[in-house]
Amino acid sequence: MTYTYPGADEPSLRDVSLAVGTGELCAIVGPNGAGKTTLCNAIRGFVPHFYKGELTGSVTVAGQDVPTADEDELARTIGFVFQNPFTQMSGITETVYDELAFGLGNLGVPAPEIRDRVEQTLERARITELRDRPPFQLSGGQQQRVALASMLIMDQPVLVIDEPTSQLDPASTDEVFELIAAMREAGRTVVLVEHKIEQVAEHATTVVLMDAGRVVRTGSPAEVLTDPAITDRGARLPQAVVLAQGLRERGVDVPGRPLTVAALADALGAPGEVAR
Ligand SMILES: Nc1ncnc2c1ncn2[C@@H]1O[C@H](COP(=O)(O)OP(=O)(O)OP(=O)(O)O)[C@@H](O)[C@H]1O
Repeated sequence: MTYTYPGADEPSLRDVSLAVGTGELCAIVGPNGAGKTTLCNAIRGFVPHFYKGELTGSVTVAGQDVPTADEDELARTIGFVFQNPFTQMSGITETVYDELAFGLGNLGVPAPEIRDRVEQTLERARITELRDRPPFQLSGGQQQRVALASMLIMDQPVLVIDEPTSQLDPASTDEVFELIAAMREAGRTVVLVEHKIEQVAEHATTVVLMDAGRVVRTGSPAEVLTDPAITDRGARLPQAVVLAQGLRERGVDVPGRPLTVAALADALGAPGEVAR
């Protein structure tokens, strides 16, 4: 598909051709302005339902033709977390608890079920301590977690998540990735924009590299993230890949294509304690 925003001179997505299988965790990486958010918008249907503009080609999610699909139907199929969690909040609830209950209430889910699902989700997203706080008085990182939880609770099979960890510290980033990995293991399909390449290397099943509106590489993390040429496209290589490269240049035999420092240590036959 190709897509041009209203009034723009050039398309923001050009001849994008991409298939994401059920149950995959597909990470979209690439430099600023590459079109990652626009691609998320096209999958979720905000392009062209909300942004209008000109779209040619097709976008299909779970059998639905996104550009012509009913918006309520799309919302039931695809969960979405925006890049800025502030825009995700309903703006009318007074506590995190009510914010999580809000979407289910709109769907007419019975009150006892809402209570159960809110409790479970607070726990799974590790935000139980925020339950009585007003959503707009939370820090950016806390809002990001609430936004993620508000999506989780809706139980859609397809999740589109745009930079969920941009405002999080390393420990919270790891927690969010564990949560996303758990969603995928539970059978959901996840499309994720993420700049943090170490986490992408560890958790993604597919990596899509975008540059200037085009998909320039697609493959497994081992195929895409070990190729030094991706740095010419504004992507970074994982630490372990750079280390392995440096070791090979110094004559050390590094077998395989380790993507994490632990995998690199394993590949080098380091004892267990060192690998950890
Ligand atoms: N609403 C809009 N109207 C017109 N042009 C837009 C709009 N939103 C984005 N663009 C343009 O589309 C291109 C792709 O932007 P997009 O936000 O999709 O990139 P991105 O890869 O997500 O960038 P970042 O990593 O900075 O979030 C950019 O040239 C941007 O200026």
